[in-house]
Amino acid sequence: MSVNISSELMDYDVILASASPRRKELLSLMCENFRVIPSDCDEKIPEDVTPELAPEYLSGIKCRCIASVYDLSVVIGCDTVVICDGEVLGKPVDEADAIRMLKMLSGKTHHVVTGVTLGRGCRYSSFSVDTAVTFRELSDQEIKAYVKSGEPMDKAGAYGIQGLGALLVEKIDGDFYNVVGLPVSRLAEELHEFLKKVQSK
Ligand SMILES: Cc1cn([C@H]2C[C@H](O)[C@@H](COP(=O)(O)OP(=O)(O)OP(=O)(O)O)O2)c(=O)[nH]c1=O
Repeated sequence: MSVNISSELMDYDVILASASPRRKELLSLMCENFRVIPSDCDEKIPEDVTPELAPEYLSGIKCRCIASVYDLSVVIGCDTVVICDGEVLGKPVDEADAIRMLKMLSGKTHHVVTGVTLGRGCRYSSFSVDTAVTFRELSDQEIKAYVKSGEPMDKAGAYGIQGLGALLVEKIDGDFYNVVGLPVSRLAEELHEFLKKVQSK
């Protein structure tokens, strides 16, 4: 049962291959002791990878980059993107890019997809979770004020639903924590299954 995942993980050296403070906080809900070792791999998405599969692909790159060095550890790699009108929105490169993204998201439903790859030795398992988020109509003035707050700059799609960005959201369909960067409930289930496979090796 995945609610016992915290005790199951105690037998392993767990590494979160992510620089995201949000993921660190969320992983601590289910894992008491883990190390954070962000990967610095090239995050380019090949042309033949569809927007929906991009986060799973990128999470695999981040996981493999660390798991190939720490081959006895259980490594968790993650990637979150926003998909709107078929376009993948990562983190904005500057304020103008953040304004462009928020104008695009205004008054529409977009998808936030987080891909996760679990790895240990040469064993890997990937999955992704999709949450639909609908923004209300935003005025140019409030977009500018939000960007000036600085909150959008390190976040996919240029907003943080867990912060001031909550005020932009009309409704959400799916896991809230998936939008923040880690689908905790599904992750606990997947970790439980992954550890079973690792043990049976
Ligand atoms: C949409 C959204 C994204 N985000 C964050 C989650 C991720 O940290 C970030 C997406 O960027 P990622 O590239 O997935 O992650 P990262 O660069 O922060 O960390 P790393 O690559 O080392 O794992 O956007 C929020 O915090 N709130 C939100 O509402």
